[in-house]
Amino acid sequence: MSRTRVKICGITRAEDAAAAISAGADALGFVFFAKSPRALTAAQAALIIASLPPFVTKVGLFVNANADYVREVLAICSLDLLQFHGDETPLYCESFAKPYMKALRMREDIDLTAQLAAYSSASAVLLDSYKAGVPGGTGEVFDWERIPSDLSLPLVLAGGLRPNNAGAAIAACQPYALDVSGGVESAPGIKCADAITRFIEAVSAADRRED
Ligand SMILES: O=C(O)c1ccccc1NCC(=O)[C@H](O)[C@H](O)COP(=O)(O)O
Repeated sequence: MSRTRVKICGITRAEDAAAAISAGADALGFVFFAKSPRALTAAQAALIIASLPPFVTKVGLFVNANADYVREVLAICSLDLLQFHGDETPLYCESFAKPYMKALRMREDIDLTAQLAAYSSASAVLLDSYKAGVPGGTGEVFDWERIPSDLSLPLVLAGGLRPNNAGAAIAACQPYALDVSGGVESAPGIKCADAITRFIEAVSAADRRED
């Protein structure tokens, strides 16, 4: 089995980015959504990104953003992947000529087959918990048994992941990657280096068990 990748989302400080990378994170997420406690400006993100070593995937997260704003961020920040966490259409997601990942919130009535067909141009699908009025970063787990085993896109699993449930998530879903935010924080937007290390150790231990 291949290694489960880890994305640490909601990076707001260079020291948190450095801690995530030295613990072995594959990707860092930057939230360009003003209402989030993890939001940062393009200039702030650009400064953090400039401090990063190579071979780390930089992900820009947007929620129903104006397309001009996304282009403005792209002009300032060297992002590798866009993450659309709202109700963006496939046409909108494709319009930036950048690899993207579509986040889908697991509402009771979601038709995953239809959604995956609609976003077939995405590099991956991120499945997150649904909580009315909260677009993401809920800190809540959804029922992983609802995820079909034959998804047509690589699965990035999110929602309430923590060091003590990362292994169970891998055993249940065999995702391509885990995406964590609140579960490795000491306060919203402030990452905890020790929790990041424990999270990534739990992922590595689960991968060894799956081999
Ligand atoms: O993190 C946020 O504040 C946020 C706000 C609006 C949309 C998405 C947001 N985060 C998305 C993520 O990628 C999180 O990693 C994902 O939702 C899981 O969050 P958590 O349950 O806190 O691990």
